Amino acid sequence: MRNITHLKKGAWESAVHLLTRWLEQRERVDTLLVASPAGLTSVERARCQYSVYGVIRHFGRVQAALDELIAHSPRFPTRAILLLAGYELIEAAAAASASAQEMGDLQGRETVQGRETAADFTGQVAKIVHHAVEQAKRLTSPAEARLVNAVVRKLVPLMTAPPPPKLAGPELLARYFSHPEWLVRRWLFQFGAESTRRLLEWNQSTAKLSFRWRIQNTDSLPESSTPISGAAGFYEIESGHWAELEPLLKSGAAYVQDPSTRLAVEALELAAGERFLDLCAAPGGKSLLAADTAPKPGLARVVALDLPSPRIAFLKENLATIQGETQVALVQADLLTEARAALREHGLPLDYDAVLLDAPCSNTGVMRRRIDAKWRLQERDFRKHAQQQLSLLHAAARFVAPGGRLVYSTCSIDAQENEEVVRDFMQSRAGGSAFILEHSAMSFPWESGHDGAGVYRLRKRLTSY
Ligand SMILES: C[S@@+](CC[C@H](N)C(=O)[O-])C[C@H]1O[C@@H](n2cnc3c(N)ncnc32)[C@H](O)[C@@H]1O
Repeated sequence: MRNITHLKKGAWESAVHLLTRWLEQRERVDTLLVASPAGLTSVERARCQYSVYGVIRHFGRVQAALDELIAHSPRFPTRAILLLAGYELIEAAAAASASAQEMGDLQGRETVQGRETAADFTGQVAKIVHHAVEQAKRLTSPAEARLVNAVVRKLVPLMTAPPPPKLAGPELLARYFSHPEWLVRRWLFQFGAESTRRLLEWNQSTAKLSFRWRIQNTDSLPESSTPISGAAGFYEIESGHWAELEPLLKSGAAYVQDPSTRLAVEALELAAGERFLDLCAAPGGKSLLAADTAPKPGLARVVALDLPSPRIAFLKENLATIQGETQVALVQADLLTEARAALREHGLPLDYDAVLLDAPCSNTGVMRRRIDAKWRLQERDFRKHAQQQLSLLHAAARFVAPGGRLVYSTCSIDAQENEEVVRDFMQSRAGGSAFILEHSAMSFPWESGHDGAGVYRLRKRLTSY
């Protein structure tokens, strides 16, 4: 059976601290993790972050159980302890089920190994309960520790229950797979029962770290990394191996990136010597991919534009790693209001062979990695995103040279932010008279095994009518 290594005191306590803060302030997880308490070893830090991610990923399910078990919501630190214990129980049950399956014994109890697995699981559960209660005694009041003792025991059957049946309704699916119910309903409507179930399972699985290897020599690839099949140059390593990758990211040899990003860059059909304008470019993942993979001797020019924000610093750092003769420029401007003036001010061209608009979106294609996005998203946001995306697409279209390509992409799998935006653009006077829709591609995680994405290539006519 896979072992659930218990968090050491430092890591567990730090996870409780960060989760308390998340419950209080609902900050974005990436900002929250920057606030990890000092003094942890890199292993403890990784374990703490893994647990915080796990709790937030499974927050809906554990919280719903706690709401049923406790009449009055306890103080945030006590809730954080209960959530952490609930998540550990879910993880223990998943590990036991995986071991049983590995042994080809789905019943799990009918062989010697099966009985060992079951005994191991019971031991794990007892450890989780005991550990949560001991930590509650240290970190909260005696009354709260008694509450933790009573509640965690009642959580055991709820957190270790098997998944809902195949044809379960949205309420049950939303609860078990920890997603907002309105989102599950939306997906059931758009994708049907089977694909929705696979998407929910995908989002609840722990993502490995995917990266792209940017240099020829592969001698210094991390030992634990494996190539991602069907995506040349892309590799993955188990989460928790950040330390191995970090120096390679700093040196520019590797870049954290999912293979789905290839769809947008491939759709650009870049040729050597072309001028490429990357709008909405920060932090620069697609600018780098375009520059690294353009046919030799490379692009003549890469211009990357984004709003002034802290993300610009990452974009600047990334653009500095582009090799070769390509002229690279960074422009800080709002595409909707000042991009033209800003390009002029920098002495840059106003028309390009290829323009990429990688628009801000709901992130519905990347919820496995952006684990808190589902808790921030509201159903009304889709309309707001679509309106902004359409305005950005109109603005981007103005920089395409006659005969050039405009690629619209999102990391959303929602029709309202993909095909409907492109349809509205093509039905507008400016879009339909000047562009032809040449190509589209969707990555649905349950089919592709990668992040979700939508990509559309529009070619500008030589003369508009
Ligand atoms: C999906 S991210 C882009 C990711 C990037 N293409 C990459 O591959 O690393 C969307 C970006 O759009 C930018 N953005 C949003 N509204 C904008 C606007 N009006 N003008 C310029 N950039 C904008 C955001 O700042 C954000 O960096």
